[in-house]
Amino acid sequence: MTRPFLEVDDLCKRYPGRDGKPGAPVFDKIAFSIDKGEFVCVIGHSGCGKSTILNILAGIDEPSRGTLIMDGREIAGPSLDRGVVFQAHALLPWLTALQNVEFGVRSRWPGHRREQVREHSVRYLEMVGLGHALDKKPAELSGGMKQRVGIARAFAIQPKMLLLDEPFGALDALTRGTIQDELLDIVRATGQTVFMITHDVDEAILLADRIMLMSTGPYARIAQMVPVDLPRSRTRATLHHEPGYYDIRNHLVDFLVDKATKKESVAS
Ligand SMILES: Nc1ncnc2c1ncn2[C@@H]1O[C@H](COP(=O)(O)OP(=O)(O)OP(=O)(O)O)[C@@H](O)[C@H]1O
Repeated sequence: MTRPFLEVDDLCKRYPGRDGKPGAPVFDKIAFSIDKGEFVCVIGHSGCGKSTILNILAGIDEPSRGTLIMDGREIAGPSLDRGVVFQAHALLPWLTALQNVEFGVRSRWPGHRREQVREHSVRYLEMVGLGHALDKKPAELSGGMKQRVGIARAFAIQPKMLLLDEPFGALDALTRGTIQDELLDIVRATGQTVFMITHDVDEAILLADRIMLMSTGPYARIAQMVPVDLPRSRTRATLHHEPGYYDIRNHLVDFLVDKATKKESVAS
């Protein structure tokens, strides 16, 4: 039997309490797997530990207990195998859009010639519609454009897994929709494996193959894994016409307004 691409088992995180002793676990007994090429979204109330799980997957935080295996190897520290995009862009302000992407590409392939690095970086910036803004610095870009540069940089290093922490959270609805479409196009074209946090149920239904619902913390758990069995060809424009869309949407909203906070309803 082939093993899943990502396997997370028995994950627990405690932060120190006020007295310096370990506090109650934010989440406990978190176990899930992701197949190669799968898009998984995680939804749960504020504070249940979504970002902490993503940071542990990124290798920039450590679990208090548990194992994480990606592509047969234990996750231990950050790696260019995992590309991360946060809600607030993390671009280097003194570099242009192109130089920000080139920076990542050079780290990934130190042996590449200058021209190769440039061509590769330009291609990814063009994919997110920024071919015209290569030489602009972050301060000259809108919020949506900055997030696009971050997405281009993450995709350009061709990571084995992409980790997205509410990447569109700070954007207006129109820009958000456009970038969702761009992300969907690139993910479909590249078969990228993605783990993404969102608070937006429609965004999750549009993008995800499965949606991981978390109960509230402390002691947050994975309450349900909801498969999104709608055609992968779905788009923002067609989503609400898909049979089954409202069933999934109602299920997610009911969970968030009710079950997420009820410990006894949470499956182990
Ligand atoms: N460095 C830290 N030290 C102590 N507690 C922390 C630390 N980082 C996070 N926490 C706590 O862990 C819990 C989970 O935080 P986390 O940011 O992972 O939640 P989240 O589900 O991503 O929330 P949100 O949806 O609001 O972003 C919160 O109660 C938070 O206060």
